[in-house]
Amino acid sequence: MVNVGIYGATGRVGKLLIEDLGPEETLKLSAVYVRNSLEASLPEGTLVTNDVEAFVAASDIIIDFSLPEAAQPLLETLLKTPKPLVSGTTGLNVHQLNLLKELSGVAPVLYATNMSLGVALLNKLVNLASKTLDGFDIEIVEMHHRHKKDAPSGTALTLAESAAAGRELDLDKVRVSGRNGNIGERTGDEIAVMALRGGDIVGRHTVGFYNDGEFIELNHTATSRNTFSKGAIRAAKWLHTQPSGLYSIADCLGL
Ligand SMILES: NC(=O)C1=CN([C@@H]2O[C@H](COP(=O)(O)OP(=O)(O)OC[C@H]3O[C@@H](n4cnc5c(N)ncnc54)[C@H](OP(=O)(O)O)[C@@H]3O)[C@@H](O)[C@H]2O)C=CC1
Ligand SMILES: O=C(O)C1=N[C@H](C(=O)O)C[C@H](O)C1
Repeated sequence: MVNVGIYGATGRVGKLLIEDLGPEETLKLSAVYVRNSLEASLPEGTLVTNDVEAFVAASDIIIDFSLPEAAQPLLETLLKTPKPLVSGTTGLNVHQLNLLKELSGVAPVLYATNMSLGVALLNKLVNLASKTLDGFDIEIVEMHHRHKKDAPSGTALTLAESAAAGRELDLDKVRVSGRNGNIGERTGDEIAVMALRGGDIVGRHTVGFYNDGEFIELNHTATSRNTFSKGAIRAAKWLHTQPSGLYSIADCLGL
């Protein structure tokens, strides 16, 4: 049995991870990091703690769906006590991403801004479309529930990276994430990433390629948040047998 620790256990995804781990035959929930309180039924013997070191010590592998300010102390602790990590937390800053990379030097780390199979394939399709549809304008729109804190979504930024890579562009130089006022005509290379927020939308991403006379739009819609929790569990089952390194969800799925 592989002991799994859930970080962000009180969150929307964290609670589903607890439920979805239940029927797993090779993984067992061993620890949850909880700042205040958690209303959930847990397997007997599960450690419930707000001590990150004790949480890490009780886990063979950790799944993190929290927030950037929470992920940082977890990463700092893991650098002292390396353990495999599946992280789905988005909005990480450069420093936090560097901590993740540093950890991957001493433990297997899978970082994915979206744990779904559909988005893993969408990234491949976007890269191909970006290469093939030379001269088409690329615009990305993401829609999420009203509670989401980071924008644009991690998935939209990863899709933009896939599109930029298809044209050998540096995303930091070509990304536009808002338009307002007399901004002039659209430039050829820009890749727009726009965020909409409302209601209970689980997650919807559209990557459009627009030209004179035709356009194509590639869309993925997550209709259930369990897509992410189940995807992260699939990733954990795969990751715990891998050597140290930084992996993507595409590596796990063999795409
Ligand atoms: N990669 C993927 O497939 C997906 C990624 N995500 C990402 O996962 C993350 C979580 O999403 P979601 O579950 O909706 O978010 P929630 O806001 O529902 O949950 C956030 C969790 O983080 C905890 N947390 C917040 N601040 C701290 C802190 N300072 N220290 C310790 N714990 C803290 C919260 O605990 P508390 O209750 O104590 O506040 C809670 O458990 C987000 O970054 C989201 O973008 C979401 C869906 C899919
Ligand atoms: O916060 C969410 O809900 C989601 N966040 C991820 C992101 O930022 O891309 C993935 C998913 O779309 C849901």
